[in-house]
Amino acid sequence: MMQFGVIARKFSSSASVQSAIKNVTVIGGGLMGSGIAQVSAQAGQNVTLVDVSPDVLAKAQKSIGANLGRVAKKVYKDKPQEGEKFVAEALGRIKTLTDPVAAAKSADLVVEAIVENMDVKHKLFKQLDEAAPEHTILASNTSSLSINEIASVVKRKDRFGGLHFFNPVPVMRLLEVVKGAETSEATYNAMMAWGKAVGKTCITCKDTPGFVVNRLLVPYICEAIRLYERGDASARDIDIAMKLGAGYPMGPLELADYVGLDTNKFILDGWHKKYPDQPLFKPIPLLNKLVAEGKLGVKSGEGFYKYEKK
Ligand SMILES: C[C@H](O)CC(=O)SCCNC(=O)CCNC(=O)[C@H](O)C(C)(C)COP(=O)(O)OP(=O)(O)OC[C@H]1O[C@@H](n2cnc3c(N)ncnc32)[C@H](O)[C@@H]1OP(=O)(O)O
Ligand SMILES: NC(=O)c1ccc[n+]([C@@H]2O[C@H](COP(=O)([O-])OP(=O)(O)OC[C@H]3O[C@@H](n4cnc5c(N)ncnc54)[C@H](O)[C@@H]3O)[C@@H](O)[C@H]2O)c1
Repeated sequence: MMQFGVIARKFSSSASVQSAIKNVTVIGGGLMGSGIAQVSAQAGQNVTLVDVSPDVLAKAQKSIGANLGRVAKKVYKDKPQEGEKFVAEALGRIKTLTDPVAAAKSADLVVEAIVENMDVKHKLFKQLDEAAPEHTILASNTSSLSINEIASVVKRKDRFGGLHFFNPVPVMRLLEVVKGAETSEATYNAMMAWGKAVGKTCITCKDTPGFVVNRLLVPYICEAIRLYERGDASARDIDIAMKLGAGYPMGPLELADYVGLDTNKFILDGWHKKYPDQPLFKPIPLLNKLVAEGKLGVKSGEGFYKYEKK
């Protein structure tokens, strides 16, 4: 286990930091949920991964296995058998279920990573609040919705907060830990300790739209889409410009495809509804068109670019 510590900064897999939370339920087995399940299992947590779709769960298990394999190849470069053991043990700590109520019953922490829609999140959290044990902390990985508004439907407002991970979860080192108006100090401390235990560098943020990263990143991505929509530059040139001219690892349109154009649209629509006078949050016809056509980016095989379907 100690070997992990050495590369924890890179692979988010430090098992050396202690957390009282040992059993984590992750709801939503998509892009984010599968990554959160992976880093939790890598850190020695017992993980229950939940999705409404058994197909999504099967796909998540496959991609987690492949990504753990990437980690093992590097950590156990000269010890392939130990690498195989590491992958098998981490995978063995993840069980899958389609019923969130059953999954909440044994959880110390539930991290929700389902669709970015307030009504759907409310319905889920009401069920979780009723089913989970008294001590269980409920948290949302929302990109842009208000933690206080999500928490409005639960009784345990003191044991509710935001845990905002970044995509790809196993690689991105940041975790934004969001305090709602009624999040207790004990809950906040437990979330910070858990974030560190799963190998992340945690920052604290108030329940403000987009927290830190998305408040800066989403308007930037949207401005790039508008630039492209106006025909000011090609998609390729916009992306090259920001990679070579500003040092970003991905250009903004590549990043929009990577995050998911539906997620980008959910974020923008939500903020526009709340702040209709803010020009940065105005709807973008091109984004709406792509989403209506099912062009959601990497996950659907096409967005601003075309991708091989996984
Ligand atoms: C909207 C939301 O609310 C918030 C968000 O999430 S906003 C989005 C935040 N994310 C970003 O900004 C991502 C920006 N992009 C990047 O940082 C990089 O392009 C990237 C890390 C995604 C890929 O990097 P790149 O060098 O092109 O690809 P690749 O070589 O495949 O991967 C880099 C390393 O990560 C590893 N890796 C990539 N994905 C992995 C995964 N899922 N699991 C484990 N390891 C992984 C690779 O093995 C590789 O390791 P190495 O350098 O030791 O060989
Ligand atoms: N995509 C990103 O880069 C990113 C980054 C940080 C945070 N987020 C946030 O994380 C959440 C998930 O985003 P994603 O990109 O992983 O989405 P995704 O579409 O890849 O996955 C969402 C999954 O949730 C499942 N689901 C929907 N309703 C459910 C329910 N009631 N119970 C169980 N499963 C349900 C879906 O079947 C789907 O597999 C959103 O709130 C999003 O804003 C996304």
